[in-house]
This record gives sequence, C-alpha cells and structure tokens, in this order.
Amino acid sequence: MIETEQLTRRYGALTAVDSLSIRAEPGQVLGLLGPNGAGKTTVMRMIAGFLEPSSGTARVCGYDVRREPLKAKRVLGYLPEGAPSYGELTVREFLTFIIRMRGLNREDGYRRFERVVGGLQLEGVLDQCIDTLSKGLRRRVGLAQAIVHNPQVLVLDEPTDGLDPNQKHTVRQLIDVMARDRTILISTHLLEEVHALCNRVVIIANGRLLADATPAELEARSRYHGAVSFSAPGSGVSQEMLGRLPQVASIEVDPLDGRITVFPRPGERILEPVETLLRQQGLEVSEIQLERGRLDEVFRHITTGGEGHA
Ligand SMILES: Nc1ncnc2c1ncn2[C@@H]1O[C@H](COP(=O)(O)OP(=O)(O)OP(=O)(O)O)[C@@H](O)[C@H]1O
Repeated sequence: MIETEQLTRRYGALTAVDSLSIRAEPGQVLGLLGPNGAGKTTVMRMIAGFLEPSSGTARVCGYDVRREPLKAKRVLGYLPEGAPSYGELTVREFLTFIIRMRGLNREDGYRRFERVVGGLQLEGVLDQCIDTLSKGLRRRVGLAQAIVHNPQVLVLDEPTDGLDPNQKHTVRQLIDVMARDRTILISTHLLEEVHALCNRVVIIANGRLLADATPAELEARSRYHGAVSFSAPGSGVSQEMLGRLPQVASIEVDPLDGRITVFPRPGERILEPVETLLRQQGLEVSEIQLERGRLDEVFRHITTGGEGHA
C-alpha cells in the first residue's frame, strides 16, 4: 500500500507538491498524470525516500518513509526518471550488485536474476556496459533493478518512456502480471497507457490534486461520453433528420474525414434510436460506435482550469 497525507515539497518560493493526499492499494495500478512540471517526479522521489518532504507524510506498506526508511525501502522498487546510474558496469555486474545490496541469498538471487533477465529480454546484453545500451534497453535495465527483489510496492516514473511499441507492450504485460498482488504507482504522459494499465488515476497540476477517479469515471466527464459516431460516405445522411430525434442534443461532422458524431441530451442513450433511424431510412453507414469518452479532452479540461477538485 502507498499512502501520502498532505505531502508537500517546496523549492524556495515554489511549491512543487502541495498538500497531496493519495492512496493506492494492493492490486491497484495508480496512474499519476499531470502536465510537464506538475510535480509527478517530485511526488515519486519523496515516496521512494530519495527526497525529503517539506511537510506531510508518505507511507509504504504502513512504514513511514522518514521514520522507518530502511523498512520502507525494503518493500519498495523504484524506477527513477531516465537511465540507471553506474553506467560503466555491465548489465550483469549492475544487477548482481543490486541483488547483493538488496540482501538476497545466493539461491534467491540467482532465481530472481534469471527471472527478470528473461522477463525483460536482457539475455543478449548481459555483458554490455549500461552506458553503451540504447535508450529502450537502459529503461529495461532500470526496470529490472526495480523489480529484482520482488517488492510489494512499485513506483515507476514513466516506465515505457523511450520504448518502441513492441517493448512497450512487453513492459505493460509485465506490469499487468505484477499488479495482481502488488501496489503500483506509475507516472505517464501516455493516455493509452492509462487504458492499458491503470485502474485508478490521479491528476495533478502545480503540485495539487485535481482529480482522483477510475478511468471510466473520467471518461464519463467527457462531452463525447455516450455519443454515437459513424462514417457514412455518400449515403446522404441528413443532419436535420438526426437532429429531430428527441434524445439528440447536437451533431458534428469532422471536416477532415466527414465522420458524423451525434451527441445525446443529458442522461439519454442514443445508440438504438440512431441505428433504428438509419435502418428505417435504408442508409448505409460503417464503423458505427458508441463513444466511451475521450481522456485527452478530460485531461485538458481538468488541467487547464475547466474543472475543480474531484
Ligand atoms: N531540484 C529542484 N530545484 C528547484 N525546482 C525544482 C527541482 N526539482 C523540480 N523542481 C521544480 O518542481 C516542479 C515539479 O517538477 P517535477 O519534475 O516533479 O514535475 P513532473 O510533473 O515530473 O514534470 P515532467 O512531466 O516534465 O517530468 C517544476 O516546476 C520543477 O521545475
């Protein structure tokens, strides 16, 4: 479990993290989202015990990171932003060093080494210096050191940053498997990652909490939530006809591809009436889809001041 209470960090006059209270439980992947400079890395560094809070507390599995730092660090794996230090070591030397630092016995150490090297596909670069690896490989080595002691809590700062789509997929699968019985906090700028991984999302800006909700709850705040969109090239679908449906609030046509989006009045469900109307008129449409809502729009709205604390 991860808990912060009124966690605050000031740099001179700047309050980078401002009275932040968040909580993540086992089985949860909590996504920490926010614009550049929102305070995500600062929050994670405080939870990981790498940065002193100015005030407030952070606890990992119940251990206060300031009062019981060793106990907190023992149950925590941390992937910092960027590349791992000790770039002059080979991947094998680095992971062996971390395993020794973590106090694993020979047998467990060997088992865990094999496991993470296999899981993150590092077999081919074990004897290469970290400094000479590609960005994606360095990220995977960083992730390997974060999980090698099989921690209960993981704090991962942009875990898929710099990875190609295949590697992103591999790392997301790994996080997904680990999430079953662990608590995971990840920061990301990729909203697709929120869909792929997170079952809860915290949005911050200027160090302050702006939203704490499930991805579905956030999507429900989008103006696209419940809208119906479809392509109807050359079918003569009339906006006027759709607009006469009592459940419909408005209609928009994408100027680029001509895709039609029909928006419901509050509380109305429009998929069925829209489909029925199109069928009755014998109009050909393709890719008709009920929209869940768009996280990018909600994120923009929340972080640019359109919405208050949730
Ligand atoms: N050591 C420092 N000294 C002074 N200001 C700092 C320091 N570290 C961070 N800051 C400031 O604190 C604020 C939060 O930074 P932080 O790196 O936590 O944001 P972030 O959300 O992780 O950003 P990004 O998405 O760009 O990585 C920023 O305004 C940053 O300039």
